Amino acid sequence: MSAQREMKEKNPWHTPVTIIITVIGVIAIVALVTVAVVQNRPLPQKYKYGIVLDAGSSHTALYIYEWPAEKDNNTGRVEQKHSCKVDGPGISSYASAPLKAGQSLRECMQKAEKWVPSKRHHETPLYLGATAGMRLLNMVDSVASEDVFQAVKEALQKFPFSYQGARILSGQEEGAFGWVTVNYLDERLKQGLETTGALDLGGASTQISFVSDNYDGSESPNNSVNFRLYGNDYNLYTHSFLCYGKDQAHRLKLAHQTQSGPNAVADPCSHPGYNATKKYSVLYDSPCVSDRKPQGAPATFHHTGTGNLQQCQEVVRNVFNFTDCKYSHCSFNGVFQPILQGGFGAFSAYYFVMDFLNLTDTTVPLEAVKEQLKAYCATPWDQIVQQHPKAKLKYLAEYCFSGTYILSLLTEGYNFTSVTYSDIKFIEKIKGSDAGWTLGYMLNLTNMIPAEAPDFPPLPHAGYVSIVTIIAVLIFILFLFSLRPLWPRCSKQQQIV
Ligand SMILES: O=P(O)(O)OP(=O)(O)OP(=O)(O)OC[C@H]1O[C@@H](n2cnc3c(O)ncnc32)[C@H](O)[C@@H]1O
Repeated sequence: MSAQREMKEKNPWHTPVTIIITVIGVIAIVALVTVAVVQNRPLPQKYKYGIVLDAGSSHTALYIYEWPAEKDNNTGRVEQKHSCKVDGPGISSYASAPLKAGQSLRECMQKAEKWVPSKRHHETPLYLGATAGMRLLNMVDSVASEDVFQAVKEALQKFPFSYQGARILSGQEEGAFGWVTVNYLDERLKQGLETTGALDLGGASTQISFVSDNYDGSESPNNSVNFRLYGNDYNLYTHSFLCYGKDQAHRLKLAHQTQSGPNAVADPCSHPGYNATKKYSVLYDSPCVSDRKPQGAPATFHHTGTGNLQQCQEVVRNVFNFTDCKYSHCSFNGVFQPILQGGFGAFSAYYFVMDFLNLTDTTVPLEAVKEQLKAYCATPWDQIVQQHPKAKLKYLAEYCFSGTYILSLLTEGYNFTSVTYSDIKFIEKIKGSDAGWTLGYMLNLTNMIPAEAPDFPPLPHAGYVSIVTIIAVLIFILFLFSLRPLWPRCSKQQQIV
């Protein structure tokens, strides 16, 4: 008993000083970890919003984008949260009743008011960009185009958002921002990866945009757009073909078929059994074809179908001019195009049409794709209508033409071969956001893509807390080791003592 007491007395480990030091050490570690946890606890996420209206030739669509509030200076990901398709035609169709153009936007804008939290309304930028439909209207009647914009501006300014203006995008902007969208969503820009080209088929215009090692902008500088994004320089080739969107190309083709002013057209791009009476005045009511209206044509013509792919391809080929090229390489209509390079994302009508036709798989050989389209075009019209009771008749009547036009535009127009055809991906959305120019446009106007690469992001919260805990524990262990001389020695010798 007395030997035990003696050992206790000789053992400094059990002295009050050691106990106090140990307790203080433990408290210090707990305090350090608590501060790290509390100080870096993720706050409830706050978001910011941006709204872009795509006023296209065929319709207007509203997109709402969202991104984390504290990260709008470059590291946060901007995502599409909502979209709304405006009822009715594109705003250019309201040239004779401009007020209706403004009114048509009201329903989607009211939805936007609900979707964006009200405390964010005033700081949410609202943009409207108009594309080829308004470009064409502006060409034929700039006063009517101004009136439509005035009505649209007045309608949009009634909403509580931060209205940033409505304007016509140039074809070059439309192409370039489509390319930015695709590469931003794929995170190719941030990671400095090889970029993907963008193919956009609208109703009235079509765009091709890509980066090529063979293009530095010196040949045909009008097709060049330079960007510095996340520390990388991009020399983008882009071209927009006005009148080569799906609807206007259909007019170009019909104008070619009716150049002699017949009262009946047997169309190989329409299904056998298809039959409609069409007005010359409506067909030629577009600056893309108005100067070709045949003199002395009757008021109407009968449009019937024969459903022959090969003949359809020949008719479609007539909408392109392949003869003049003053550059090293051309696509069509004497437009310069560098050699194709890399992968391509094809969206808008490229996707709508190829998806309907079940032809989005580009690993299927081009010849097999054509065989499938051939069979589709040859299917009688009544069978087509029966098989697709929910499809819009206007679209249904044109899928054979549209599919043929897409293949012709890609292979004969842009020079994709049966080998490079598989470089194309038909896409609708990337990670939940629609492919199109709107996101790229907003990112650009809000300066959300920095020219230089952002600094390394700080550690995530969990990583930070783990590291602080590990370091604190290590320090404490070291501290205990530093007290080694004071450790109890329970050796035999001691026991003898
Ligand atoms: O860029 P612009 O030329 O101004 O045209 P847009 O903005 O109106 O063009 P969209 O991409 O919205 O649509 C492209 C075309 O696809 C058509 N379209 C939309 N949905 C479709 C579907 O489900 N099937 C077939 N065509 C469709 C639409 O009518 C247009 O002619």
